[in-house]
Amino acid sequence: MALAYSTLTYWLVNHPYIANFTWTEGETFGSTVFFVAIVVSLYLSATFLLRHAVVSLPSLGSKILKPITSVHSFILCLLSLIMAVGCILSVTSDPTMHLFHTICFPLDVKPKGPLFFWGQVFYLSKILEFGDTLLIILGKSFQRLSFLHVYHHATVVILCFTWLRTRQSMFPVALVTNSLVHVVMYGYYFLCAVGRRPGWKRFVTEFQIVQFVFGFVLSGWMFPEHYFGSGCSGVWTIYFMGAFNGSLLVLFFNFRSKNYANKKQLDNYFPKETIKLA
Ligand SMILES: CC(C)(COP(=O)(O)OP(=O)(O)OC[C@H]1O[C@@H](n2cnc3c(N)ncnc32)[C@H](O)[C@@H]1OP(=O)(O)O)[C@@H](O)C(=O)NCCC(=O)NCCSC(=O)CC(=O)O
Repeated sequence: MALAYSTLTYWLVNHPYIANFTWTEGETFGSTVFFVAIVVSLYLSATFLLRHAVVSLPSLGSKILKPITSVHSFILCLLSLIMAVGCILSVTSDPTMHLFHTICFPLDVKPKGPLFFWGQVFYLSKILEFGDTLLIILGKSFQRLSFLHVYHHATVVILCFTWLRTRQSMFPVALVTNSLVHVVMYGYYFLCAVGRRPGWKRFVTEFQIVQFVFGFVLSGWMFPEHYFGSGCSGVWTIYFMGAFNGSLLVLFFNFRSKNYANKKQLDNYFPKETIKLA
């Protein structure tokens, strides 16, 4: 146990590259406003163009698409777990860091060290998640190419960039929460892609809703910090954080009521076999 802990701590926190990582605007990969603007514009325009282009093309067979989808989902599930563990260990293994630092960096915080390394990996992982949209389009699963989906994928990249650029105090907590949710979500997607439909789809949605409630409440809790003599770094971006979490909360409540409102869809939560047994 102790060996596993020290090995993990070395590879996820104390490795010289991670320990000495510095997020420098204009030098670190993807660290400019220009880069984010281009990436998000390309994502939105490619989504729009491909959505219309594939209609007239023959469908990619599920024999090709399913293995790619499962590998993509598996990688994101594993990466989410690594990011959550990396971020937690960055806090718990640092004797100079107490829990309050995970929601309140001091104003003079330097964007250095393991927490900012995992923040950068998390930010870039949001670009990798654009692959979800591509897979949906290639599979011609257009009803899943919802406003919620595209809005989420485009906005979250900008949000993560602002976390790093403004050294936003709440990002470690938000990173761990979202990574844990994504372990479950990509685990669910992976199982779907390998042909098993788990009975806990509704649980995934509700876990996501809890995450957005938490993010919204946390942003609100930081408002006084912004107004009255702030001692925490980057809290002015809580407006963005609050709006992001609030809007996704509304969209996910809508998704939940549309998808699980009737008896048939409740079977997603309690599979038929379970109901029969009971
Ligand atoms: C249970 C959910 C996670 C997903 O709901 P869906 O209705 O989209 O799910 P579903 O049951 O149709 O998914 C099964 C289908 O997804 C395919 N699939 C598998 N892996 C995938 C991947 N990485 N990207 C896109 N699709 C994928 C499977 O092959 C299967 O296709 P087939 O059916 O052909 O066999 C839900 O809670 C949700 O998030 N809904 C919003 C829609 C969305 O886009 N969510 C992800 C981004 S939002 C997000 O990420 C928020 C957050 O941060 O938590």
